[in-house]
Amino acid sequence: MSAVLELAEVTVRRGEATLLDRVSWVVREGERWILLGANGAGKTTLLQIAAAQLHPTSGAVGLLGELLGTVDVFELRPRIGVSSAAVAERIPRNETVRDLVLSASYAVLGRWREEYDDVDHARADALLREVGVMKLADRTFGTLSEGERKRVQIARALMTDPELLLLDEPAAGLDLGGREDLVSTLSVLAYDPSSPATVLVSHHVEEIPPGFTHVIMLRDGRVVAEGPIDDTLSAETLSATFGMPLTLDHHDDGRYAARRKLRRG
Ligand SMILES: Nc1ncnc2c1ncn2[C@@H]1O[C@H](COP(=O)(O)OP(=O)(O)OP(=O)(O)O)[C@@H](O)[C@H]1O
Repeated sequence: MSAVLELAEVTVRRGEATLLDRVSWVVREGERWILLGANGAGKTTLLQIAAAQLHPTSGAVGLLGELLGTVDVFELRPRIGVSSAAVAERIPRNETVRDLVLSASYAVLGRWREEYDDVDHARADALLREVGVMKLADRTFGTLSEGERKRVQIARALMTDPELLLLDEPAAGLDLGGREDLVSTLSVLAYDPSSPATVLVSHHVEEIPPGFTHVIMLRDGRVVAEGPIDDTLSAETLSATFGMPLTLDHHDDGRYAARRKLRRG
């Protein structure tokens, strides 16, 4: 499988602060990655690099077969689907859900289109169905619950048929039911072979959808561990990532759970 994203010794500095420290990472077609780390570990910074929104201070970034810095990022960005709080803030509250998903393709084409083709409508409806919000198609974005908004954002990010899908904390702010529903939806996407290579940022192993294949774990801008999830995610690597002794359970249904290790005696 060819590489969709390739970082070699990527460092990002802002003044005295080192946000990312010599990060090397390869994401290939068909892979579904979890990017795990505590608050301030550098996850959003790493995702911004993957989205061609940030250039590293040093190191090299290969993205969709191009070398960042030698290519027009405005040509690269439409090939990357992003769902994040920053993107959500720019979504107009008074637009209908169907129009929001449809207009993702319009924004990418960068030209005025008052009419969409039947194929665009069919794709938007298929995506709304896939993420479980077809019944909300005629509602305005502003009237949706937080969980419903997250699903619509994912459908919108997928509308342009991206080669890389980046999801920054999609479960943040959801209640238990909302989180569980979203994890199921992301698991369906993960198992769908037509889904793009995906990177999902999270603080919580409980949010890892079954079907995700790889994990990269960050602490203070450095990679603690990275690789296939079954070989990489362990109580040891998780404890090192979050800086406290943790236990990790891997359940039969593919879900994970972690908690602080209690001292005995
Ligand atoms: N312009 C800047 N100057 C100095 N430090 C910065 C700057 N931007 C971000 N940082 C710091 O870099 C670190 C990494 O930030 P980043 O947003 O990537 O972390 P994160 O893992 O996404 O955190 P969270 O889980 O809280 O969203 C943080 O400590 C942040 O305060």
